[in-house]
Amino acid sequence: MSKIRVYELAKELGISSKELISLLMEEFGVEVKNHMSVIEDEDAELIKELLAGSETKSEENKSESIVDEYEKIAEEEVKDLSKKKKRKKETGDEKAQGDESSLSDIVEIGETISVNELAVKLKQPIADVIKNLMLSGVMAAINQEITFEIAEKVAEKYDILLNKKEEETKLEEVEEIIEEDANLSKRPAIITVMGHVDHGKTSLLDAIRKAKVTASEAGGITQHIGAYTVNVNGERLTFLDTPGHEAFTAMRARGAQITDVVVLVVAADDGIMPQTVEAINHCKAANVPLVVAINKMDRPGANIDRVKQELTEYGLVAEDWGGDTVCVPVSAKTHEGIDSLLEMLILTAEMQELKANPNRRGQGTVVEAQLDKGRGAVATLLVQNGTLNLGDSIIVGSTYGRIRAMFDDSGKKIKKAGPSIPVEILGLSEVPEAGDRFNVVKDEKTARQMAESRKSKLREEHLNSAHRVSLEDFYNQIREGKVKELAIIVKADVQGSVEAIKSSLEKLSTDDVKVRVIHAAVGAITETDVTLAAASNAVVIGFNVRPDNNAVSVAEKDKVDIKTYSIIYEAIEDIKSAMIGMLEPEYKEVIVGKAEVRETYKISSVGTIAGCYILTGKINRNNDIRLIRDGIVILQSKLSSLKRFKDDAKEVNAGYECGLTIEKFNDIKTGDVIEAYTMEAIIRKEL
Ligand SMILES: Nc1nc2c(ncn2[C@@H]2O[C@H](COP(=O)(O)OP(=O)(O)OP(=O)(O)O)[C@@H](O)[C@H]2O)c(=O)[nH]1
Repeated sequence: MSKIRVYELAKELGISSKELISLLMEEFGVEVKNHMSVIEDEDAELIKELLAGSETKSEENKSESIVDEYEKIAEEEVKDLSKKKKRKKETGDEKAQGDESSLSDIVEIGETISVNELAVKLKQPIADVIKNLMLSGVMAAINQEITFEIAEKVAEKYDILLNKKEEETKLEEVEEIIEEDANLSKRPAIITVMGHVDHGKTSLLDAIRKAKVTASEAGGITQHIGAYTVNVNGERLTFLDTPGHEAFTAMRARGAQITDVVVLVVAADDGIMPQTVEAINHCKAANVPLVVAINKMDRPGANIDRVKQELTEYGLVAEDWGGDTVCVPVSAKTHEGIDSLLEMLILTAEMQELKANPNRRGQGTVVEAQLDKGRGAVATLLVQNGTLNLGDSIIVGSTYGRIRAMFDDSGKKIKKAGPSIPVEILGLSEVPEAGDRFNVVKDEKTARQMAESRKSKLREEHLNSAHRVSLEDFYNQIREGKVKELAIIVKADVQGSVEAIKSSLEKLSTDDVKVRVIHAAVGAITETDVTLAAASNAVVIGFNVRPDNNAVSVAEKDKVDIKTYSIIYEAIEDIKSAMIGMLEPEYKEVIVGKAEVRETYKISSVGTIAGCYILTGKINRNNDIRLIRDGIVILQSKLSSLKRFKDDAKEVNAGYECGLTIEKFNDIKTGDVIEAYTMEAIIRKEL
């Protein structure tokens, strides 16, 4: 998990480090000592959301419309001009006075400064500074932080030179990291069981539970939740009860990687089968270590060596054959080898030094959730960090609630749960989705506000759709430094083609870009392939095979690029072209929104500002636009600014007012329609 320092985040948010520290401590119970303390990315994201949420709220409450705002600027400007004229008359030569002071005035500030502080430092009236900011296109409130570069421009107007102060020393960093470690303590490993159908995943999970849980629990397990914890010689292991790599990868595609170790079940009498290979590749793509359980050892046809031999074909060499893959022969039926398997899992987990901080507010992931007639939304949560307490207010994905009741894996009521412990909770307002993250926050009100703002963000994101890698834009992504590797999933009609395509594609790797086939198999392109592609940012290539219906709909939803070919050469050529940026995409135009110009304002330093109302869809600051007057396209261009009230907006939705200006164009008239559009690449190759 990546980290950020308090002062860095504070700067990003435009608040002081002190304010941020109190927010962190009060809202999230995150212990931070000073501005140099490091915080987890996830906490940073939550704080950002919290602040964004309150901003949206306050924006909604503002009564002044965008038009009022622009009117004010225009008025100010007129006043300013007449004042200047008056002053000029009075002083005769203003300019000379300015020159006198210019050389002596050098002021030192940091990377950012609030408008208020800047005014003090520049010894200028605050209103004047704000006005100057506005005239240079920056709408900032008194307490808002502005960057050094913006401050520099304003200072120039007063003939004052700004100097950037050096940032804090680095000495404290090392100490802080050691401090952080002190808060961490060992946590149980979280384990997922995978394997081919009928190789015994469910039986193995049952055998482990019976061997280790039932003994201590009178009456056995009454309550079944999506995960359970077992005790092995004083150490604990948590098993996720949804076997199979599909669920594992579906969670990963949603950004939730909760598994520390995978148990790969292979039936000793059947060997490696297609889904075993899928499971191996899904583990590799997720970079999770695996332990092989060679199951059904009680069966007459059991053959350990054959399984080990077959594993080597997938880069897994058993320890006793000189490799580092742990293989344990077991029988879920007779319980033979179950103890050794658990010991091996403990050892594998130890190698990873899994740690968490139990003394902070709980956070983790939803394992499963459903609506229960009598009890409402019921969710199985896996605590990954901190401690979850009865009565805690939590935000879960875009839903929220207060924990009314909490149960452990055997259905017993509990009051708290620490890291790696699965619990079932009641009290959520809606049913969350498996893979959703949860976080404990200060109170229910905060949780509700955050959930609301997440919901509207989700809606927006859904419209925008996350951008995944596609062959068409792969070259751009390489150029922008976003990717260094092209991950590919290959599906073909016969094994010969699978091998041929895989090796030809991998040979295309260069020093700059690696082509990596993360999964290759015979058969149609399935939903599982698409989910793996989504989770691993890969493209899917089909040769003489097609995606099934589920795969098509999931690919559309998750924006996964599927290409199908009937000539191997064409597939290779396409990838080659993608790598050197030669693949010309075919585009289609998509209208994203329409706005009507209701008022226009001319401001000499800005140009014509159009006060608009969004009729349909939405308008994004970066969209291409065209101006339509009486049904005739007058102009194709881009926006040079888009504002909601006084703030720059990235996007404005239907039903809202906005102010905008068009690049190098001022002849905007009331009644004009502005149409925003994007060019979307369309799937280029079909069979
Ligand atoms: N003899 C023997 N049979 C086993 C063993 N483990 C599982 N089986 C049997 O194998 C069959 C499949 O076992 P499951 O546990 O349902 O397999 P699974 O991998 O969970 O199957 P799916 O959930 O359908 O993917 C069942 O009939 C089990 O009784 C074992 O160790 N020995």
